[in-house]
Amino acid sequence: MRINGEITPQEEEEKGEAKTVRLSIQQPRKLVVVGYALTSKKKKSFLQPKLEVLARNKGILFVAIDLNRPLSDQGPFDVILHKLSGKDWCEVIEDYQQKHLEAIVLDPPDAIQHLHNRQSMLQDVADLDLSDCQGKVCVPRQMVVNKDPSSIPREVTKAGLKLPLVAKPLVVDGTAKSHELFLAYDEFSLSELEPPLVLQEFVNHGGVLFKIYVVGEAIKVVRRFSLPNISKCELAKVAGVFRFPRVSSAASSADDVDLDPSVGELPPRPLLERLARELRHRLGLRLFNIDMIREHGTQDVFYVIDINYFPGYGKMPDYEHTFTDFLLGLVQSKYKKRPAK
Ligand SMILES: Nc1ncnc2c1ncn2[C@@H]1O[C@H](COP(=O)(O)OP(=O)(O)OP(=O)(O)O)[C@@H](O)[C@H]1O
Ligand SMILES: O=P(O)(O)O[C@H]1[C@H](OP(=O)(O)O)[C@@H](OP(=O)(O)O)[C@@H](O)[C@@H](O)[C@@H]1OP(=O)(O)O
Ligand SMILES: [Mg+2]
Ligand SMILES: [Mg+2]
Repeated sequence: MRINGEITPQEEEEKGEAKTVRLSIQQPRKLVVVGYALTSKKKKSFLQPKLEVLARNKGILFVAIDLNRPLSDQGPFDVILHKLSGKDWCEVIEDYQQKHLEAIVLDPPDAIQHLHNRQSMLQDVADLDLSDCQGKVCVPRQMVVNKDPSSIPREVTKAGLKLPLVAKPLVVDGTAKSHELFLAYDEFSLSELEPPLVLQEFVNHGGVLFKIYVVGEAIKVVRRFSLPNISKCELAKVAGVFRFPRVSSAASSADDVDLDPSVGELPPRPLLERLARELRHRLGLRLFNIDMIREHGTQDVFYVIDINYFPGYGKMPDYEHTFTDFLLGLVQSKYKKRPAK
């Protein structure tokens, strides 16, 4: 049987052309409409042409949500992707979800909120027991300082925290200030800093960090350079608090570098799978990344030091395929769950 537009090999030869034109007959597909509400920075890094083109070919359409118009007047959306903060926005999203039960909101604002605080973000990791997964996952010991910086030296001693410490703003709200971190070599200098803060024990890890990107059930790991080890000798000689820049940004990729295997070897896959699965369920989130380091001198003791909602996926290898497959999978599983009429 000849399908419209198909050319037989014989005809092709006759025409002297090597190109084959095949038009397959496809069922008309329903478009998956994904509404997005992202900052312009995020839109630029995430919604790259390679993602939009592949998505369009797979029947996914990204539509910008107009924040100046009621959300219910827009759409309908199959999926809503968002990374905007503020109480008003949370209410808009929650209200939309209540009125459109069929829409998939990535992710629920109250679950995202959990990652906006550096203490609550690590709580679920601390509760995990992954001892049967070829490794151990811990969180560094830390304490919160809410006010009165003058009490810090006493509180640090009381809590038994070991120096050096990393001082991080307690709240992560997407501002540059919430990523301003300090390394403290002595507890007295910490009084110079502005609470609310988290003081976290620094863990030597050989200067390499693993960034684990989670997109639903998919996981991708990349290596980034990080802070070098701090020796006891250095600690004894140095005093003060020092601000350090964003050491493990995308520009610090360590993926194509010859690393000492004891430092650069990726964490075991079963451990990552379990960690990601547990956190997906416990956090109630599908889009996040985990910053993990290996304690220096060990093979299988890992620390989670940070979890970020909707991170820079544009830097994840092959993200356009992973993300479009994820979106299609979400919509398909929603239809599967629906009772047949
Ligand atoms: N406890 C720790 N021990 C050793 N190094 C640490 C520790 N905490 C942070 N770091 C280093 O500092 C960097 C920044 O810390 P962290 O990831 O917590 O900050 P952030 O501002 O949330 O970063 P991100 O840009 O990933 O959101 C880490 O990537 C790592 O290199
Ligand atoms: O700016 P990038 O693309 O690098 O993405 C970063 C992202 O910024 P963006 O959401 O404004 O894009 C950050 O979010 P906020 O905490 O500041 O909200 C945080 O998630 C970082 O961890 C991401 O870097 P990554 O961990 O992926 O390297
Ligand atoms: Mg981080
Ligand atoms: Mg972070």
